Amino acid sequence: MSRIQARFQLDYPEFSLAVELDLPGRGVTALFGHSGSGKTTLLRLIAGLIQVRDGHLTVNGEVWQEGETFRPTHQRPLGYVFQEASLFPHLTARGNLAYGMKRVGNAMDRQALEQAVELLGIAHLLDRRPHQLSGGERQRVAIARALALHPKLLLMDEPLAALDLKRKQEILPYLERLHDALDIPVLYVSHAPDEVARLADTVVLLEQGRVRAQGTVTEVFSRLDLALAQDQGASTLIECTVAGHDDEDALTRVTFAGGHLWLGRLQRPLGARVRVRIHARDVSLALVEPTSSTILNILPARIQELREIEPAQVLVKLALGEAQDTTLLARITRLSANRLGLQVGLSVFAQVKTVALMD
Ligand SMILES: Nc1ncnc2c1ncn2[C@@H]1O[C@H](COP(=O)(O)OP(=O)(O)OP(=O)(O)O)[C@@H](O)[C@H]1O
Repeated sequence: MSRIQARFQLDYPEFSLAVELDLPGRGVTALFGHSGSGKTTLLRLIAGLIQVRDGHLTVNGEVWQEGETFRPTHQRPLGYVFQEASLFPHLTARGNLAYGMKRVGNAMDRQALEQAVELLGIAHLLDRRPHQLSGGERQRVAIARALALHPKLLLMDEPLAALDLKRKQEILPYLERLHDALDIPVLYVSHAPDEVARLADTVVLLEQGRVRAQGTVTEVFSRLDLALAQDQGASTLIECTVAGHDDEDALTRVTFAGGHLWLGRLQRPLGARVRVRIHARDVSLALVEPTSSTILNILPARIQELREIEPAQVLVKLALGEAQDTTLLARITRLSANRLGLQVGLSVFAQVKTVALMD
């Protein structure tokens, strides 16, 4: 079965972790949570760098830990990328890649290496030493080195955390390419909602060593009971398909289950899948359809849930379209919610001020 199933329990003097996970065997799963929530500890348990009794781990049908069985780290086909690229300073990028490979010359590995070099766009950097590379380029070499081992699981522990914003922006497109090109699962540790929104398919939200929520990125981001939705930057992610371009007005129309949205002109072909992000604070509500508004995106919606949050604001979870299986969050003032008499089940019109492309 193509899943990752894990169960671990661990007790440190001042921290305990108890998790049970059942994750897709493909795509990117973000292990997300505050500092100290146990993300790295969980990754190290999965890598076999920490051993606990009675743990359980299967990766796409292979048992890595169960009862007396415990595969040590070097017998687990995994790639591990750390915050700081730990490259050997005296070796070129090529040397570092070769050093990482245990069975150089094996046709499979050579193919994996070539694919990794191509995916990370580092062919022109192979003869440079680490000090001749930027932080982002070093990290790309480190990711390629992990992939060249032809792993069955890729673990990434905050691979962007040590980079400044500019370098982060530079490396994100490569991580997105990985997301599309790899058919192995990736576990990606992060405490940055933006990164998770952009890269993850599945999210495991950790709090104090426990799984607080687990689900698709769209589900977890739109749960009103979680801090993510209550944050100032709260947003909804919607998977869309490019449906048309209007070159005269420099706009692109994308469709989703139950509706469509207009965005600034995208350089994407018709039929391309795109993920868009709508900030809850950019959505306002009206009881009747606004006919004279400058806002392009006005969506009929039904109120599913309301939650009051500080300071005197209300989070509104909306269901869009006939089937109501697309969710949208709005963050409005309590005063407006009261004035409009908002309640669960009410039909409204959501005006969306800005729609941003996530990839
Ligand atoms: N070997 C250890 N012995 C005792 N406590 C530990 C050990 N390793 C980690 N801890 C504690 O476990 C908790 C979780 O640490 P962990 O590194 O997994 O968190 P994290 O979510 O990855 O945090 P960050 O985002 O800051 O990296 C922390 O409180 C940490 O102090």
